[in-house]
Amino acid sequence: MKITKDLYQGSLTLLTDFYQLTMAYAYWKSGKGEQEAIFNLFFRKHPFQGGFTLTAGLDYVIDYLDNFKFKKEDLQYLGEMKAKDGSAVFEEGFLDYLDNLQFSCDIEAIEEGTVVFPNMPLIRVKGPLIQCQLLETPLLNIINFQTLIATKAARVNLAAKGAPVLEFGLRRAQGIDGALAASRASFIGGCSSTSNVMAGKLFGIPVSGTHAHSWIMSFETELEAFEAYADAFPDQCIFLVDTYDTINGIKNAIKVGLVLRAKGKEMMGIRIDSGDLTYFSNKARQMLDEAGFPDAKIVASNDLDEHLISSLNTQEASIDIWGVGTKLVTAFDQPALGAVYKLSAIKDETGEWVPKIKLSQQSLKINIPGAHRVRRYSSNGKAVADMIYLENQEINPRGTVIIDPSDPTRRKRIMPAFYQEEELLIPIFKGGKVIYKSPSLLDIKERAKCQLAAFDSSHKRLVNPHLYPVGLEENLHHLRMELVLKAKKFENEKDEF
Ligand SMILES: Nc1ncnc2c1ncn2[C@@H]1O[C@H](COP(=O)(O)OP(=O)(O)OP(=O)(O)O)[C@@H](O)[C@H]1O
Ligand SMILES: O=P(O)(O)OC[C@H]1O[C@H](OP(=O)(O)OP(=O)(O)O)[C@H](O)[C@@H]1O
Ligand SMILES: O=C(O)c1cccnc1
Repeated sequence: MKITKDLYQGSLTLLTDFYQLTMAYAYWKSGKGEQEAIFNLFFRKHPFQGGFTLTAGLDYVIDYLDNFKFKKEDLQYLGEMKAKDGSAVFEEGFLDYLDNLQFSCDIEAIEEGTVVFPNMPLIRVKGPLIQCQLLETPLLNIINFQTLIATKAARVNLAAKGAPVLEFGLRRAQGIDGALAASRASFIGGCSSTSNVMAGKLFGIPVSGTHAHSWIMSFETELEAFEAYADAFPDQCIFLVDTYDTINGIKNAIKVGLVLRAKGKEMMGIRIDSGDLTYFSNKARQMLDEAGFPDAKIVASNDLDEHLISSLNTQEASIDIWGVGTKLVTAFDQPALGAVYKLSAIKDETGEWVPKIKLSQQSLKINIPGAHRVRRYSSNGKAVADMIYLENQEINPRGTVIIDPSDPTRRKRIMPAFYQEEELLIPIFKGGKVIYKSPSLLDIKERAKCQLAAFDSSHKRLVNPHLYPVGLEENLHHLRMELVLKAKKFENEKDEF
């Protein structure tokens, strides 16, 4: 099969929307290609009607950018593209330009496994317009998906209240890369293991699993199937008990468990994959306890998500381990995070940075102009508020006001001097060279856990979460308002004309 070879070991530089290349060409032709710009990648609304988002995907971005180079085959393909009149879409000179293009941007980003909020830059790209522009699509592709799944996984794991969640998504994930990236992001979001063996090999995620109904069905009786499985894996038996009759299945598991015990082995537990999971798990717990297996674990699966897990916990189901597939890796109730990538400043001929704004009918969609950064204020390890501010702005330690970018009536006065502060944007590339050492996946997972713990449970609840304060520092707010009014005035004058 060529897919994996071509997709992952070849060049990914053409993994972009065609319009990025046509714009790059037009920038080049108009002589604007090297003009310096700042772009920010951010989202406007938490997924799943939630109160937080957990970042993931930066390591993929680093790998992508570190290998950013148009290969001869890429340029040949572009060179063969024809316009309607039969002429080449891209001039030779432009293809030569791409051939010689060396990635030279400065990249800052919020580390993977960080709790983030709408409007803050997750990635900030500074560099020549052409390069900034070409990065829009791949960066969004990577960050949107992994951040979405890491957030879903965090929600599922919060609902599981510390009980292990096994990720079972591969069979219904969105293709090969979707599955691999989802396993990685699910692990960051708190899952204990994956059933995806390749994700185990590539990322070092622990691999685990039970067995399927087909195993049982291939034998005359369920008991024979359990016995044969116990024979093959005496130390790792989790028996799937619901192929025919769940109560009888539990009895058969106990029978085989007793045989194993006589041989000095312990069955690990059972899995229930259908029916009323509260009823059957409670019944199973009672039967296992009475038979002398209080340590045998009960695994539940069957179209689970954070809401069902939460409901089953409220019903006091006796479930020790959750197997979650489809609804996690496909982000079933919200299949995309809507992060966008917008230009926020450009350098003019005099070398001055000019902040830029894009108007929208919806105030939520008006971007945040200028070269800005994000700072998190915390008190005793608990996050208090996040501030987006202009990078050259002095912040008064005795007091500043942050203003909600989507509702200027929501304001919060903060006294920076009373809090610990953390800059969330970290330098990743300087002049096109990586200057950041990626943490291990385990460290990223640990960071995610600590980050989530730093936020009050009111922001993490599934239903109507409380809004965490994130705002524009007042000077940035004023700059944004000023630019909006100026742009609107300009629009109106044009209309009158
Ligand atoms: N106690 C419960 N409370 C709420 N939802 C439950 C409970 N028990 C099971 N469910 C969920 O109800 C849904 C339907 O499960 P059920 O086993 O009845 O049908 P099914 O999935 O069609 O069964 P099968 O897997 O045998 O085809 C599943 O998503 C399951 O996780
Ligand atoms: O339900 P998910 O969260 O996606 O978890 C993975 C599911 O995959 C397996 O089912 P299978 O493919 O055999 O289908 P079925 O059990 O739904 O018939 C397993 O038994 C789980 O039910
Ligand atoms: O190991 C399991 O039990 C498993 C793996 C994938 C999908 N469903 C279940």
